[in-house]
Amino acid sequence: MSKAAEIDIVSVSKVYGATTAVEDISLKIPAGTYCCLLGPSGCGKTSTLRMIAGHESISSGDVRLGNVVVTDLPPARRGTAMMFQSYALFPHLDLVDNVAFSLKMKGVGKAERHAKALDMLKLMQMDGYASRRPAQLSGGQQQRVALARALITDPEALLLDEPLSALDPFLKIRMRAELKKLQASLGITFVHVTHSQEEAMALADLIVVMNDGRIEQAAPPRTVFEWPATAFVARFMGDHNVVSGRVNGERDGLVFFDVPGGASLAASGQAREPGAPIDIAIRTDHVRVGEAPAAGLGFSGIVSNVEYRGATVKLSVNGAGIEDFTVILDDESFYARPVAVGDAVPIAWDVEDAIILGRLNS
Ligand SMILES: Nc1ncnc2c1ncn2[C@@H]1O[C@H](COP(=O)(O)OP(=O)(O)OP(=O)(O)O)[C@@H](O)[C@H]1O
Repeated sequence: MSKAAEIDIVSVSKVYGATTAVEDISLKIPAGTYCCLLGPSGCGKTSTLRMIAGHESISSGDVRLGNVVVTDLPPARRGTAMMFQSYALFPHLDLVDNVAFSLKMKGVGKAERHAKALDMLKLMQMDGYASRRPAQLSGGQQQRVALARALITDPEALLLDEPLSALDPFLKIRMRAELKKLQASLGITFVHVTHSQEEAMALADLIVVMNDGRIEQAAPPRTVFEWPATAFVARFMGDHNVVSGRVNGERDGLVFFDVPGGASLAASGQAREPGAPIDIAIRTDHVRVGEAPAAGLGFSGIVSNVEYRGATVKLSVNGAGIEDFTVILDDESFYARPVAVGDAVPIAWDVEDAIILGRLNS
């Protein structure tokens, strides 16, 4: 029943007085994609979503939906629908009237809009509650009604602002699966704002990591996780150690760099000027403990913390100018050769697990 549209964001900025909330971002979201805008509080993701929806004016640049430039169109004429964090249901209306609301605004007759609202409630498995009011529903049920209300206009793209944040952790995971299923069955474009990397990884085909009004990386979840583009992305996605230093030279096809206070490390990548700053990311679970490293592919340090986590054990190691280096070992490898706080241990990794990060911090 529905159609999907590509969303094309072209050099879009949002300025509120002296604050630049979004700075010249460009992004193509292919039709039928589940896209998550991910980033810390204040990075500009809600402003971006609201500009796509038309609830916020665009300071400069354009937004296109399919072949239509929607930059100056009101929300109701864009082919988008928005689901708000608070669900924004009308407390005094029953579910049918809540869901039918936007059709009423469009002048659709009562019988027709009620029939369509019931269809949408059925799609969300809420038709048995049609005459209730929002306060008589659980959080998850309210969310389904809010989805029904957004989808009744048959949008080309559904925009969701932190849709799971009001739910308890158990329901959050259940509704997350439902959102993913719904998007797959409708086939329309979803743009979902979240600050949870776990949520974005679970849902998205395309993760857009934002920081300080800009896009740091836009890629499928596995790419963002395995090959973070910047130190910010590596830190924000977690499960990586970010180590910084200055280039000292090249040997054997590797770039060597010095970490202030100790280690000389290496990574494979393009030649860089000696003295240039460099950041690398090393996956916390791609590290070996107790094995002497090859040149530049590890360091020696002192274990400062050991945390048992069930299937895994987390170690913190300090040494050679590297602080709080995190190592995640599976419980079997840890208990085969346990280490304790205060032990001196060599840490080693493979060259392909040292990822050079793109944006240089000087
Ligand atoms: N109406 C406004 N007037 C002035 N500044 C605003 C307004 N709305 C947002 N901002 C500012 O713009 C920046 C980006 O805000 P935005 O809400 O887009 O971020 P966000 O990433 O969605 O954050 P959160 O996760 O906290 O909602 C912030 O510095 C915020 O304070």
